[in-house]
Amino acid sequence: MTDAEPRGLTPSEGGSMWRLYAAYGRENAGHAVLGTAMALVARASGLVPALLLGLAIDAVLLGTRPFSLPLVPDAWVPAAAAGQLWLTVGILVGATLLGAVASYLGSYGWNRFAQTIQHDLRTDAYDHLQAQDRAFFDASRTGELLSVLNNDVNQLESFLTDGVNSGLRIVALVVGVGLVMFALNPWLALVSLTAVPVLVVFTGLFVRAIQPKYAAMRASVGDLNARLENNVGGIEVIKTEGAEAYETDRVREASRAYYDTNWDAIRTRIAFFPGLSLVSGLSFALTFAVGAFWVLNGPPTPFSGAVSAGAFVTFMLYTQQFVWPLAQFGQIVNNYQRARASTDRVYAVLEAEPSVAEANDPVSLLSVAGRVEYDDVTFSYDPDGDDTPVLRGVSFDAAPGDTVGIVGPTGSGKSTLVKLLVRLYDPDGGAVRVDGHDVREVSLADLRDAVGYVAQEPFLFYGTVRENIAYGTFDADDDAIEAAARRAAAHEFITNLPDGYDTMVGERGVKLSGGQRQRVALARTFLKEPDVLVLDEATSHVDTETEAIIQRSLREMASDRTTVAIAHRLSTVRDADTILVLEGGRVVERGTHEDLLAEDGLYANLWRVQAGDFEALPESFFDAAIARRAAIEGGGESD
Ligand SMILES: Nc1ncnc2c1ncn2[C@@H]1O[C@H](COP(=O)(O)OP(=O)(O)OP(=O)(O)O)[C@@H](O)[C@H]1O
Repeated sequence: MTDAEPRGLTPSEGGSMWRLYAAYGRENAGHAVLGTAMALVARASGLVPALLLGLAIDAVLLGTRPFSLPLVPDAWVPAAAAGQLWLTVGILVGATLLGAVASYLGSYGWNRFAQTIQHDLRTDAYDHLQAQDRAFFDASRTGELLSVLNNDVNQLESFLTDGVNSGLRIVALVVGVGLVMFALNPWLALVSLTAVPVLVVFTGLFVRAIQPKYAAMRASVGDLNARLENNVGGIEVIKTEGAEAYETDRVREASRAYYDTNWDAIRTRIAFFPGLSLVSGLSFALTFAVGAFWVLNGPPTPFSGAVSAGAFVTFMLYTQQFVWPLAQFGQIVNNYQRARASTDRVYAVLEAEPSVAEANDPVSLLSVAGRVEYDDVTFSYDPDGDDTPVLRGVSFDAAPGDTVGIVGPTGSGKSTLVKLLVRLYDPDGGAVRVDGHDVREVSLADLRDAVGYVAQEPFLFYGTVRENIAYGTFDADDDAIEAAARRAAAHEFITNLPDGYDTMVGERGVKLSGGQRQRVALARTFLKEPDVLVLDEATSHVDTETEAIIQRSLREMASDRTTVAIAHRLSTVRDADTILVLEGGRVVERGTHEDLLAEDGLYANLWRVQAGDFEALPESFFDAAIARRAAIEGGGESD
């Protein structure tokens, strides 16, 4: 990526796979046990044909040794060759049937194990993500977070389904087949096993090479997703700015970065598997050469003893069963490395500690009087940076039922101020209190229940208008929803929608105009009837006439509860008990509308601007406004 991106997720380092199994595997152990047991049964029944074949060749066809089966009393074995053949066929069919059923149950167990863990992990990661503070989301890219919740969790599927299962199968093979081979002929077994140390070293080298490549690949998937998500969200700007070619280039670049990291990993991977097959194949050929020589010419030095043709066939079949699956070990290692890169990213979300969190012993707000105090509040979005804080020593006190108007130039910190009241952020210095309790000590659920917050750009969920109004007050009945909509001057436009209150409003409410969205959000707040009302330019998108209707409802609502209202249109807060004028993060003037006009400072000048009385504005007002703009755009101080 060429452009400066906000910091992404820092993957958790090491050990996350073990933690994943410890945290999620234990609960799902039943399925894993079923999967393992059945996989072992399937594997064991897979060993039967080779053993029987060798025996049948030697005992029935060549007659060089007696027909004797392990675990079966000799008395049960028919004496006649025909009977022995039928027994062989019967056991072969029985073993195949058992193998099929066991294989089904083995897959069932392991797939259930993998799917359940993925589901639990996805849900937990989402739950954890949701608990993060606003600053976490400010610093993260939506597309990257989605990529963790979806792609990274899904990446775990193949290892969770097959990793441990195949690992156990290989251990069972190495031990089981190895033991049988050693029992048949320890020297020839040693020849077959020469491949094992070579495979181990080769795989170790692969792991070291592939791990950072998979981590880079997962990161580039996150980047690509972030870019795509951003572009789909901003499609209107792309079109109106004619930026399609520019964006196609940027997506190409992000896709190319993914291509490159993926290709880098693929090159290592595709070299690894043929390498493994080569080692296994050479070992098979070596065993064949030594074994065939042995059958034909007797034991080569330094070996001793005889090898029959039947024993040689059994041996070669086992060698094949032993050596080829050992090469599959590489696949497990490969899947493990992929899964690990993804798990590290999922754990980065699970490990993130929100700085805005529930207090250890939170205070319950049972009945809220509504006193709101800001006590010498200082706040910075980047407390470790050297930028001037966004809020500096802000203090005010609103008695229960008071209305506080907040006005000031753009960027002066008005929205930030009210976000501290609902704990989207916590102050760096000073305290925000509701009814005398520091909001950091109050139960988050109680605080958010008590405070109704209408944001500057309300967000509507994909769903019906009714669901959007009832969001947060989920059990509201239709009459209450309609009454709230009427108070927000929304009922008429809603009934004119194709399905009235049941009309689906699109993702992010795009089917509604800005003013309609604001009214739905206001209806949500009217329905909630909060103890403290916070309005961040809640009527900025509606026309003056509609605003008058809403303001009447808001005034009625504000009459018996504390209200903090931000307004650019000063007329909406002229009746407030106190108006705070913010400039550069400080309260520079405070008082009633009349007090502030009499003071003839910033507020009085802003009032003149809105009255269109430009002639009466002093030159110093324009100088200060220009300086403020320069400061905001230059990121410096405004005073
Ligand atoms: N999430 C954020 N991360 C970093 N800086 C931010 C963030 N939100 C706001 N700011 C900065 O904080 C300052 C105050 O922003 P804020 O939104 O509080 O101002 P405002 O007075 O409400 O402005 P407006 O009237 O334009 O809505 C601005 O300089 C803005 O760039």
